[in-house]
Amino acid sequence: MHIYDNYQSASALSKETLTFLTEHSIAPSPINYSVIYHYLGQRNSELTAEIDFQLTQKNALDGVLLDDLFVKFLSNSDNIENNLLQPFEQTLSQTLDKIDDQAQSEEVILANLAKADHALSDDVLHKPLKNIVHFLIGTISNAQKQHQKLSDELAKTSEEVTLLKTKLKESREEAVHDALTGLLNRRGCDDKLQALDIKGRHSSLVIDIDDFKKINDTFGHQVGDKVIQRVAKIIKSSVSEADLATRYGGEEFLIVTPDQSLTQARALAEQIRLSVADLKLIQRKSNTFLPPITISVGIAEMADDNSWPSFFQRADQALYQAKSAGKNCCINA
Ligand SMILES: Nc1nc2c(ncn2[C@@H]2O[C@H](COP(=O)(O)OP(=O)(O)OP(=O)(O)O)[C@@H](O)[C@H]2O)c(=O)[nH]1
Repeated sequence: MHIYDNYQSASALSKETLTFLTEHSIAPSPINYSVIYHYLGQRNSELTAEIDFQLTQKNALDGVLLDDLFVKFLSNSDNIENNLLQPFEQTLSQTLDKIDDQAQSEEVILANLAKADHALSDDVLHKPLKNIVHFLIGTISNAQKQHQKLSDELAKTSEEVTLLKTKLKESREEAVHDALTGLLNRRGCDDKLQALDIKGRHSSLVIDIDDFKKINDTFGHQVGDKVIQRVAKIIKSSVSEADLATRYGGEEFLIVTPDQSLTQARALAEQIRLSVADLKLIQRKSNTFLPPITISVGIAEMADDNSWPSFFQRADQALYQAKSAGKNCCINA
């Protein structure tokens, strides 16, 4: 969705939005601003209809209603940063710059008026002029205070926008990462796959922890979770930045190694397998060692006619063979 067409129209719409908010005594928070920005720009007919209805029925808008409308129509996180926060931040910074310019010219005027006041004697003839100068000094000083107040409020709003951007970034990260291990989740993996050229020479590894049910049954689910975390840690430290390391299911992981041959992927699989087999884990509660943890790995290299699912399916079939071959081993598709 296009929120603005060019700098001038966006700028005009921003000014209109701030004026509207002031006229309706609504705080210029990012959420209120963005709802009204959409309303005045007529970007969403349902949103426009709801606000028009409120205005004609009650002749009033409040923050709670605007919050609701924001959630209902605008809180699509993909749009928020690019289409709302950035233009809002730009407008804020331009407004702050203008207030700064204004403050500087007020300083100059005040200095000139002070000079004029000084130059005028206490002579009765100068009194009317002196009164005018004093009146102007008072008026401009008041305006200066008001501008300072507005500038402080806008600076606070600007901090709020920065906080909102951080939270958005965090929630985007959360949405594509697995909470237990910090690896990519399926959605994160799918997102990253879209950026890869499917025609490239990629390899994939499907990794599954062996006899994991037994670990859960013997030591409990929490210990099972710890084992998943330790295996994930080994995976994370073994892959490169370019690799897509994903927790694909409960105790199953998928690694996609872009631009890597089957031989290279096999070497990575063996390295991970040996590191996992070397793990020495103790259950603190009972002070007993867990039996050795092992993994099985299926590896495939992208074939010409493969789609992503068929590519992973081939690695998955190789994993199945590794399980049938006695586990704790790697098998190529
Ligand atoms: N602790 C823990 N267990 C999980 C999680 N997700 C799945 N599981 C358990 O993982 C176990 C997987 O068991 P199976 O699919 O039978 O596999 P397995 O015991 O590893 O057997 P093989 O694959 O043949 O080696 C099940 O008992 C699930 O309940 C999780 O997030 N945490």
